[in-house]
Amino acid sequence: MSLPPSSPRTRSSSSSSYASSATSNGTGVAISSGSKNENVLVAGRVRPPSASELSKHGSDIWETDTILGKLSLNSEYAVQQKKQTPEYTYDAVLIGSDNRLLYDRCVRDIVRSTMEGYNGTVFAYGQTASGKTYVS
Ligand SMILES: Nc1ncnc2c1ncn2[C@@H]1O[C@H](COP(=O)(O)OP(=O)(O)OP(=O)(O)O)[C@@H](O)[C@H]1O
Repeated sequence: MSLPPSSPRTRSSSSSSYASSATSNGTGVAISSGSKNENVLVAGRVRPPSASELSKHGSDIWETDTILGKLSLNSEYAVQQKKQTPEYTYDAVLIGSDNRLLYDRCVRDIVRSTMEGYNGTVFAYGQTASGKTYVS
């Protein structure tokens, strides 16, 4: 078995970094995905709406396409709030509360790479209460 290098290396052909980016309005927290050909990948996770958000808006204000990795504001909400409805595309979009799925898709490869001596960073970015520290 070979030992890891004494100083961290940077992996150029597989995922060694994790970055995230937040959606607005506190309903999203972003998580990175683990494609094999990119160094920096970005993903978003939309947390379930809270009871107070549901009573205020009636439904989730985000529309998600977890297959194509797309996020956009619910059009009714956008009209009501006079907001535009841009569509955001990420390397991955996740919904719900399954942290194991999130870990498997977005974090595990990076953790394993660091154990081989590669540099790796995982971070969650998002406004307060968007779900960065949520544990189930
Ligand atoms: N994926 C999720 N499924 C269910 N509940 C969630 C999820 N994400 C967040 N929540 C709930 O939403 C609330 C806010 O989440 P959390 O504390 O993780 O936010 P945060 O981004 O870490 O906030 P802060 O920046 O203020 O520390 C908590 O009550 C948490 O349980």
